[in-house]
Amino acid sequence: MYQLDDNIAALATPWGKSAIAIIRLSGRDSLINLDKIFKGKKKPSATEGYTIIYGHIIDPATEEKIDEVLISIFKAPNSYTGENSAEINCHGNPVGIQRILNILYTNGFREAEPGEFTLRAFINRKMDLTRAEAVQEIVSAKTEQARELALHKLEGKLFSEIDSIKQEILSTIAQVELMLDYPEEDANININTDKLTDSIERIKNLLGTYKTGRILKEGIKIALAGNTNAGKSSLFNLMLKEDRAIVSDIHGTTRDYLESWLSIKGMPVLLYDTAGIRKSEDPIEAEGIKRSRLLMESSNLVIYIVDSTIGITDEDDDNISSIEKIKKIIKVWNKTDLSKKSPPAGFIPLSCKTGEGFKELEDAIIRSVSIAAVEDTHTIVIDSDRQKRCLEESMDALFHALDAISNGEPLDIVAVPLRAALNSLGELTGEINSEDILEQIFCNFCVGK
Ligand SMILES: Nc1nc2c(c(=O)[nH]1)N(C=O)[C@@H](CNc1ccc(C(=O)N[C@@H](CCC(=O)O)C(=O)O)cc1)CN2
Ligand SMILES: Nc1nc2c(ncn2[C@@H]2O[C@H](COP(=O)(O)OP(=O)(O)OP(=O)(O)O)[C@@H](O)[C@H]2O)c(=O)[nH]1
Ligand SMILES: [Mg+2]
Repeated sequence: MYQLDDNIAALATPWGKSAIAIIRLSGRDSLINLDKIFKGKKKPSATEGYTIIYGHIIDPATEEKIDEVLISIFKAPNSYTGENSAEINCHGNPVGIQRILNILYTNGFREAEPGEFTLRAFINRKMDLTRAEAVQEIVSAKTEQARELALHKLEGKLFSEIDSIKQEILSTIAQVELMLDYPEEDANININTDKLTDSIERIKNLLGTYKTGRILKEGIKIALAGNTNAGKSSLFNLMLKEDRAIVSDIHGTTRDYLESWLSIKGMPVLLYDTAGIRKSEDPIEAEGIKRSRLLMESSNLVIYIVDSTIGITDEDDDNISSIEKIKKIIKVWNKTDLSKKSPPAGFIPLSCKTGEGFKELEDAIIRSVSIAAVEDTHTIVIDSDRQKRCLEESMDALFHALDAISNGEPLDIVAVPLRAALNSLGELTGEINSEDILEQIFCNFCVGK
């Protein structure tokens, strides 16, 4: 798949008009190749690393100046990828960027694959796999908490925890091997299993963060539903803290649904405001209601809003019971500022007008997805199926090893699952890897990362 001897190039900033754009280059011959298409006081290949040079990108076929640029020079092994690299800082015009890229592609560079710069950093031992995965997480994090967690992963928090568990397993293996060397002692019973049980405990703790990690990474979908005029659009605006949706006392105001990302205690939420559900003869409104139902079906959670000044209607009862069959639901008793009726059992009282009850609603949302709100971003969370699988495999192997020890199995038999446990952790950090796994991880990256 990836041809790692090639020299690669890609735009690292978004396509479109901007003040400055950055084209990233990497590869053994990247600086020499750059010499041919750059005119300035210094040649890129003859420039010291961590230096910026001024000049022009030229088309070597015609000597035409294409753009005025600054180029940052990095020399192997001191660069992001560990290879010779450069960054062309050009004017942020897509037409000009495309011309520079075309010149690069006809002068010794090829287009980088998604994530290929980071893959090269991994291959050149600039970072382990947990850090490489964190790079992409930082770029795509949807809330500040998710971004901070990823940043700590990039700093090596997950790697260090895995490494320290590996040390515990290694010291048990060393013990077993020492005994293998002195068979006359025949002291299987004397293997100290404290470190193994501690490793299992630590792996369990990491596995326990998977759900939270996933939700923080992917976010959840929440649909606001209820009768017309119940206050769905008002709640949408309240949750977004901005005046996005049209609110009016005319029934059937919202037709096309609205959606927006927001953060609830660090959890990324894709929130939908939908058309109020009622029997309608109007074909456009009826289509909106149909879409409301589809949205509810594809959401993780439905917040069902009832206008407390009206109370629960038969229609509400029907809607709630049909939603409850397929989805998690939170029921809200809205407009409490107007009505003094106390909320029916299971309803959260709320006033979109005064904001009273809003905190309780947020807590209920967090509870309903049963994750802990991440207040401390220094905790380590795992968030990929790959990480989960490696940890589960390692834990299973450790249980096997404990069984073998307590059954008095021979030492060479005990050593097998211990090594397997170690290998699974090695796979997690990338010491042991296969091309398939690497492809799976890096193909989800942006081009230029
Ligand atoms: N312009 C630019 N900004 C960027 C990046 C980049 O590649 N280019 N990064 C990319 O995502 C991030 C920064 N990450 C980087 C990580 C390591 C090295 C680097 O040169 N490492 C050398 C020297 C380290 C040192 O002096 O301690 C090395 O590891 O040998 C550069 C950038 C965010 N901002
Ligand atoms: N006093 C008071 N009025 C509210 C409250 N919530 C919503 N309203 C009012 O109720 C009316 C309907 O609110 P919307 O948010 O538009 O209701 P909706 O559920 O989106 O209605 P449709 O889009 O028609 O389905 C508006 O006049 C709001 O100002 C509340 O908590 N207190
Ligand atoms: Mg509305």
